[in-house]
Amino acid sequence: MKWIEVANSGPLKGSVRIPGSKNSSLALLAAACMADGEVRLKGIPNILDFRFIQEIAAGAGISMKREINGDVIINGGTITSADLNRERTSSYRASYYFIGALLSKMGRVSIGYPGGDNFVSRPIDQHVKALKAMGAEVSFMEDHYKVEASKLTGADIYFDMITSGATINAILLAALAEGTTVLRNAAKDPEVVDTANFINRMGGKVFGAGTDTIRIEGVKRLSGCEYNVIPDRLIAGAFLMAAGMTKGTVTVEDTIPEHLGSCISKLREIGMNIEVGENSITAYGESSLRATRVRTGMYPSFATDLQQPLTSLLLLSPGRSIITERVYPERFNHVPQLKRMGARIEVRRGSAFIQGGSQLKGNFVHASDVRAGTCLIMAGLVAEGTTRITGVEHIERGYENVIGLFRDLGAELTYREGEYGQTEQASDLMVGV
Ligand SMILES: CC(=O)N[C@H]1[C@@H](OP(=O)(O)OP(=O)(O)OC[C@H]2O[C@@H](n3ccc(=O)[nH]c3=O)[C@H](O)[C@@H]2O)O[C@H](CO)[C@@H](O)[C@@H]1O
Ligand SMILES: C=C(OP(=O)(O)O)C(=O)O
Repeated sequence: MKWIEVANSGPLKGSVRIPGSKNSSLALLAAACMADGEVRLKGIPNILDFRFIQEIAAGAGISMKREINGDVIINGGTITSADLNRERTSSYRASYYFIGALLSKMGRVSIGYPGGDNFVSRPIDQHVKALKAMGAEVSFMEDHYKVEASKLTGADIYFDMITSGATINAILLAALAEGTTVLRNAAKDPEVVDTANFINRMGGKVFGAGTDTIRIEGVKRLSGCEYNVIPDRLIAGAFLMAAGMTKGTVTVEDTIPEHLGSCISKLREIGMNIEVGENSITAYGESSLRATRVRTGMYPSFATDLQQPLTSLLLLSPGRSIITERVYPERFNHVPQLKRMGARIEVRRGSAFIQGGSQLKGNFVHASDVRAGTCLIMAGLVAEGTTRITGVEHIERGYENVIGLFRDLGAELTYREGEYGQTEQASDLMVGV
């Protein structure tokens, strides 16, 4: 078994360069397969999900190679099959972008059900709604589903809730469809805008991304290009919080501060001093922290993916904080793990009630998803003794080099492999997961 060992580390200090966004990369890599020519993507992190995508692409006859300088070169013109590797497409969440990307070209796609961080049930009804509206048929089998369309036609689609995944997928579908598609109640996330910008760079016509109404004029073909993925706002936000947690000073570089508006405001509200530069943000964590109330929501509201690191931070703010999770009201798998470290948190009806101010203690804990992993690392940095975190594969879904990034700031953490604690202790960790 592999785990991460974290020691009480003192204040984090220094700068960290923020890698490319995982969530954007997953969309761009699939979208790149739509081009007839060669696409060069810059800044794609070398995370586990990238390697799954490479395998899926290889199985479909699409070449996707990483060069020594880190650029990823994709050639969708070589595609031979739309029967995608079921096991691999079920290894991460956003494999459904391959439907949006390949359906126009191939007329059919067969794919495994979405996997990844299954912290709660994550329906795909809005993806199906968009597919059907544009003329596709969807059939569900036991271990995969199949989408067929002899032709995709533009449609007027209203999303019943704001979803970044279905918004992106519908943009991909519509880019090569016949006629005009309008997406209403669309997600405004930076990753949606990044995907739209990329499609436009390939010769597509997407208008209004970043607002709640997006119009796409279908084009006949998309061509190769070079494109830079946006920086990962979720990794950046977590490092700002880690500065507050350890009473350190951390600068996140190569970031887009505007993508972190609600996060920066909240951190200031609880007493942190945050300085915003053109492409960087510095968090000063010396001041004492205040308790707060936060509600997560879709962009530009406070991100559900920053809820877990914020929970760790609020454990250090004396008084009672409340975090209400409105995107995934049951996304609290990290709470039983934090409680194993002495955290005082109760979860009731979609809210975590956090009593801050008590000393955390290192323990054996399990990361059930990438953000839970981040929050446990952060808790480990200030806990007495050693914290041992399993579920490393979940953390590696989101971070190319989590150990290196934290170590560069002075954190003491390391990978371990071998026999992990007492057997019954390891199985106890799964409680609440
Ligand atoms: C790969 C990726 O980009 N993952 C992110 C993406 O996930 P993902 O794209 O899966 O999340 P969505 O934005 O689609 O989900 C938003 C909300 O819509 C609901 N919904 C979504 C689709 C659907 O067909 N039906 C439906 O009910 C979801 O249950 C959720 O309550 O956005 C989430 C919300 O910001 C983040 O936590 C994930 O990190
Ligand atoms: C939930 C996440 O990822 P995914 O949607 O890929 O499971 C995440 O990045 O926090």
